[in-house]
Amino acid sequence: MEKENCIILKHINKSFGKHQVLTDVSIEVPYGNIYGMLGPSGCGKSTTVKIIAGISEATSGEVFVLNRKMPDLDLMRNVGYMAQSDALYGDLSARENLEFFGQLYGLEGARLNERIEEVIEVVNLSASIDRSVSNFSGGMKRRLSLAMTILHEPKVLILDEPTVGIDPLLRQNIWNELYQMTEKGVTILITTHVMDEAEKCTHLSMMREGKLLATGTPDEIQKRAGAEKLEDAFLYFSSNGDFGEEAEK
Ligand SMILES: Nc1ncnc2c1ncn2[C@@H]1O[C@H](COP(=O)(O)OP(=O)(O)OP(=O)(O)O)[C@@H](O)[C@H]1O
Repeated sequence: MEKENCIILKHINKSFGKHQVLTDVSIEVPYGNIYGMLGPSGCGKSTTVKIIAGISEATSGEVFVLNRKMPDLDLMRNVGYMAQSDALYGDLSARENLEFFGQLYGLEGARLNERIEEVIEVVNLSASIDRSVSNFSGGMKRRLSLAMTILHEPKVLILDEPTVGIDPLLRQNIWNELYQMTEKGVTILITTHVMDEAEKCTHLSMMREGKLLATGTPDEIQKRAGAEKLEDAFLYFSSNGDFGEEAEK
C-alpha cells in the first residue's frame, strides 16, 4: 500500500488548545493523481494540508510523503505548497519574485529563465511579468503564487484553494496544466469548497467539522450516496453520520 501511495495520513488528530479541529483523519493519495479535499469553510482542510506540507504538526497520528515520515526538511525540494494567503513580495515585480524563489530552490541561469517563461505562461501573466506585484489584483496574485509553486517542478503539489478569484477560462487552463503534470507523474492534493472543482479530481475526500465523511472517486462517492450530483452526495453523507469508505464495504 505504501508503495502505491504518495501521501499517507494515518489517524491524524489536531487540536488548538481545547479545540479539536481534526479527528481521526486517514487518507491515501495514489501517485500521479489529483486528490481533492472538499468541505465547507472551517472544516479543517487547510489544517490538514499544512500538516502534510510539514509546516504544522499533528497532535497525534502519522504522515508519510514519498515514503518519508513528515516533517522532513530534505523533502521540501520535492514538495510545492501553495498556501491560502499569498506569500509574495509586493515591492518586487512578478519576474523578480520568481527569480528569488527559483534561486532558493537552486535554479539559475538559462534554466531559471526558461522555467520562468514557462510557468508565467501557464498562469497567463506574461504581459504583466515586469509589473510590481503591489498593483496586482487578488486573482493575479493567486496565479503568481501558483506559478511560484510549480517553478521548481516538485514531485508533489499541495494547493490550498488555488483557483479562488480566477476566471473560468483561465481556471480551465490551469486544470489542463495540472492534468498534464499528473501524466508526468506529479501527485497533486488540492483543497476546494466548490463542487465543480471537486468533480475534476480523480479522487476525493469529503470533510465536515474535522472528520472525513466519504472518500473515493467522485463517481464512487455519488454511487454510494445514490446521488446524481456531488452536492447531493455531500448532503447525504452530512446527514447520515460518518461513512468512511471502510464502513460502507
Ligand atoms: N492556528 C490556529 N489556532 C487556532 N485555531 C485554528 C488555527 N488554525 C485553524 N484553526 C481553526 O481550525 C478550524 C479549521 O480551520 P481550517 O483553516 O483548517 O479550515 P478550512 O476548511 O481550511 O477553511 P477555510 O477554507 O475557510 O480556510 C477552524 O475552526 C479554525 O478556526
